[in-house]
Amino acid sequence: MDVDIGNALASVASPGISREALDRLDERVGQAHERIETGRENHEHGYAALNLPERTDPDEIRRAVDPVADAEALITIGIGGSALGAATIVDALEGDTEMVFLDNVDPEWVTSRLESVPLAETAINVVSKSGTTAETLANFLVVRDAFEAAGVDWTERTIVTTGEAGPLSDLAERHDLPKLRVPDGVPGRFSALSPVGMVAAAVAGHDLEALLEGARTEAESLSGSLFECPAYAYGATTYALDGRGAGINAMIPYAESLETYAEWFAQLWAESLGKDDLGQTPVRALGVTDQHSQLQLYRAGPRDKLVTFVAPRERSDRAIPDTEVEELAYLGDSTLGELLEAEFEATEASLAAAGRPNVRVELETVDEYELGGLLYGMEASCVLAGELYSVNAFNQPAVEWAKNATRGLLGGGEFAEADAVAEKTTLRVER
Ligand SMILES: O=P(O)(O)OC[C@H]1O[C@H](O)[C@H](O)[C@@H](O)[C@@H]1O
Repeated sequence: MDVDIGNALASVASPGISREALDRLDERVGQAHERIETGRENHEHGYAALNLPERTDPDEIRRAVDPVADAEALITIGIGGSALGAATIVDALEGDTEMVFLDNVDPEWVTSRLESVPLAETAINVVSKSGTTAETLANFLVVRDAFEAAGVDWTERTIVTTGEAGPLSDLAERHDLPKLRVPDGVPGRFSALSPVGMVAAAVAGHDLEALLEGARTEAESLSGSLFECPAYAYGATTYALDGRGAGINAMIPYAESLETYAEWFAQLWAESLGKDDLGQTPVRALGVTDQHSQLQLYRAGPRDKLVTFVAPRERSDRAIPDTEVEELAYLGDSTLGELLEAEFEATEASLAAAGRPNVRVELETVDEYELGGLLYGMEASCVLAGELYSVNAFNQPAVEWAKNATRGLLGGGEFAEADAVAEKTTLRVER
């Protein structure tokens, strides 16, 4: 990925960062880079994720999915980091396999998703690093039951990706299911370039080597200066802008195929950096669609936002047909791609003209190689930002509270957090 931070400079935007402040920040980037490299060399928790391009074995993944390689559909059961990386990859790339992601336990939705695929031709991909996440395990039990009710042997069609030990690992062994490991030291939201994110891509027949190669190229660009490393330029700029008042980061890909990527980014940014009363709030949007719903706020609302555009330079295109309507004649000389490109450039310029900070992240095109680079680049940006904020980017203690309360409410053990649910303060206003 390439990054253009020009529109985040103080000479363009407010909030913005001056060139002098950027130079000073670059010294801290150099120190953070050394810390990150040490973490990578020692395979420390979290930092180890940046070694995945070298560690992930595409052959192992393909061997595990081989029994279901001909499946018409794949149901991936996982949540958060165990779903969004895989969903980002398969949603971004063209594939023939129908993809269903069960990352919610809304019963009506789960039922309708299950009814949307031919179970006898469908494979199951269960993903949970801990092997204990209630939503994932509950959905798996529901899916298993649906397969049994339809007379389909789910044990012939299920792949499991999980940590070394835990209930899911035990279950895989009991039923002799193909099992892949969530690599050690890799938090879920940093695991897209491991079996966690790549099983679905393998079933869809995507080029796993190219995904890893793109990530490797990005890894090679990590260096001690933000001016030489797109990932660090992005991480340092977002950190600096947050410190100057842009506490919101609106991620706007200009490609429908990257809509899910914005969801993945939101988890990466929110869970990694939202600590100690710090962190930038990620917002998901899509170009051009959300120009017509959110742009007003971004250009004229509070000066608390950084807008991040992600745009491919190349895409397959479609001509806009000529028309007899005179006012629309100008469209007939263009393509949909040119229209989208013009809207992107216009939106970027409109924000800059209003002094609103924005960053452009460019990809050559949306393919495996570029996607691998984007995922890796954003992970590295996030790790760098974690260093600059001095927070642990690799844990999510605040999420555990509600998990414990939920278990307590369902009778899954004694959890003090569950008591707080009954102690809720109410001020009801009724019809
Ligand atoms: O992979 P799992 O252990 O099932 O965890 C799935 C997800 O659930 C959690 O609540 C965490 O907040 C996420 O970081 C994680 O990715």
